[in-house]
Amino acid sequence: MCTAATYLTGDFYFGRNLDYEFSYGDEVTITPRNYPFHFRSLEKELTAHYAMIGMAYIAGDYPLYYDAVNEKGLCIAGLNFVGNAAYQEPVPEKDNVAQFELIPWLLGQCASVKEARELIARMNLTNIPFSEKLPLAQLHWLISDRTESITLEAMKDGLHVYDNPVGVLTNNPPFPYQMFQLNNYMQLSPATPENHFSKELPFKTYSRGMGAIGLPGDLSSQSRFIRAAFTKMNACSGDSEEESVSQFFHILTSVEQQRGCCLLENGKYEITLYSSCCNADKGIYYYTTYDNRQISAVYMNHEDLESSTLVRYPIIQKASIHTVN
Ligand SMILES: C[C@H](CCC(=O)NCCS(=O)(=O)O)[C@H]1CC[C@H]2[C@@H]3CC[C@@H]4C[C@H](O)CC[C@]4(C)[C@H]3C[C@H](O)[C@]12C
Repeated sequence: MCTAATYLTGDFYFGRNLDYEFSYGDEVTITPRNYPFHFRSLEKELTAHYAMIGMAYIAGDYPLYYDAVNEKGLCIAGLNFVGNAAYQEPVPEKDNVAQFELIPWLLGQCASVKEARELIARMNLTNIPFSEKLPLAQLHWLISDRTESITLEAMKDGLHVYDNPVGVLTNNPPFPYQMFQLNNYMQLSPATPENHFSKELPFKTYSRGMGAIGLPGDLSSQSRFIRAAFTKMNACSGDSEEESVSQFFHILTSVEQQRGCCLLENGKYEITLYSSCCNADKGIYYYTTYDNRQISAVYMNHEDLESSTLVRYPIIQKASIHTVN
């Protein structure tokens, strides 16, 4: 399971929890403007494009991004959509983009969600795997900038683009069902509840936090969607970088997976391998990992963005404890 979310203070923040039972060997990866992107079924090459930073597995010299932001502040995260994602054979009349090429294709060329919508309208998302060892991943995507978010889902009946007014995405079921379920929670509130049950009963608000009783606490995708939506829609903080990043990680923590609570059929546990928070305006990629809860930061703008070679920073997994005495 995974959860992605957006958050706006003075700057725009975008990030995700990556929940899984093993890591591919993730690296914070900066693709500078002149790294050449060749596409499997397209004549067009992107030899000059927007620079981007995000989490990727690098296969050979190719950045397979899970989530990333470009220098214009456009952000994308891919999340599992197993059993529902369906990709097509290439067709002559469209831009054929392989599933693993989606993030470079959009972030390389688009400065906003509006521009991404235009490319998506001409796009066919194809079923060409990266390699035999790295077969197709069944994903859907949250695509955001500081003004709007959309959800992109490729299903048997074609590509769907949904407005995403919450700025949150998890996994199954398809996005319209996730959104519909929110209707059942409109009574939740951060404020102390009032008695609408019966005037004849002497109810007591005996604890703080009772306004959100009924918020689902489990780790299912639907429940994480509702919990992350409630937390994000009510979240507030100061505008400073420290306050914004701190608050963003607290939003993600509301849906994190602790080892032991989600047992898989292979006997392993799904955990939150990493949580990320990107300052999309400044191109800063912050992350924590399951065992390293100190925030690490990689600045895209500290690198030579005119270069043509990937810049890679393997994730720092080891905890570092600030010893005080
Ligand atoms: C496992 C992750 C999703 C975690 C998640 O959502 N867990 C919910 C489980 S559940 O749905 O709730 O049961 C996803 C998210 C992004 C993916 C990579 C995208 C690039 C590349 C695409 C290639 O084609 C295959 C290899 C590749 C490196 C992918 C590996 C893997 O697939 C990644 C990491």
